[in-house]
Amino acid sequence: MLTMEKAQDYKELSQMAAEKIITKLSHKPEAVLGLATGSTPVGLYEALVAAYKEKRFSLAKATTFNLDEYVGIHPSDENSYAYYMNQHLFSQVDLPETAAHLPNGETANLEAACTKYEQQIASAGGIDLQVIGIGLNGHIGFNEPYTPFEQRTHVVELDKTTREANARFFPNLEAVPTHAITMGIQNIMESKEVLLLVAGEQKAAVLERLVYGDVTEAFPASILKEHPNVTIIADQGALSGLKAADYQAGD
Ligand SMILES: N[C@@H]1[C@@H](O)[C@H](O)[C@@H](COP(=O)(O)O)O[C@@H]1O
Repeated sequence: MLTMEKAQDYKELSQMAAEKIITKLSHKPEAVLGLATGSTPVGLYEALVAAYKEKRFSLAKATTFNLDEYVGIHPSDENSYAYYMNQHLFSQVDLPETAAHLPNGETANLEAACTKYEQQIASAGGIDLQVIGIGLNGHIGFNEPYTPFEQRTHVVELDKTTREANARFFPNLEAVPTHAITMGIQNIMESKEVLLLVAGEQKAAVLERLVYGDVTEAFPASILKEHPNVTIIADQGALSGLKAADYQAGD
């Protein structure tokens, strides 16, 4: 089931998302959080860091698992998702280093890295709250269209469109990795709660398809309709393709 919460703008969306995480941690300080990268959650991490400085929460007992990581990029490379997470969140809060997990895309044995990630998630007890964004082709994590819904952590070849969309972070398109490790759709579906953030007019058509379209592997995010606890926080731009009656007003 999809619950929609409306934000006026990106700033409010980010703050609303941060409040969800802070509330989760206040009920369960040892929560297992699933985290995402991309442009959309940058504001969420900023809001979390600000709230952390006000001592509103602690991650000392929490564990985190990121959705995905590029293959062949070292964690110290500024385009790796490990670097992104350190820069935007981990280096500024009290999450123990050993409690932060990302798939290891810099190893000769990528299959073993996927298996290890699965084991780590399982031994942490599964993910309580998974934050996700959505790609322009409906991908979640790096699960591109036609990824089987039952897929778990695996290596993917990135869509040309995804590489183009992410080229803005790299010197040129050729520098964008061709492969990534991503949690599978099954992992996302197994998380107890999902928080999907959708910002900006460029995502309006994707959100429209998610809300009104069928559940199909051609549009990976569509499976979220079968998850029992999904909250979508979307700003006005992203909501511009929906009928007002299809979402409730935020506070
Ligand atoms: N792997 C990430 C996804 O996890 C993210 O949701 C998507 C959208 O990113 P953005 O938020 O920058 O639009 O991009 C990348 O491909």
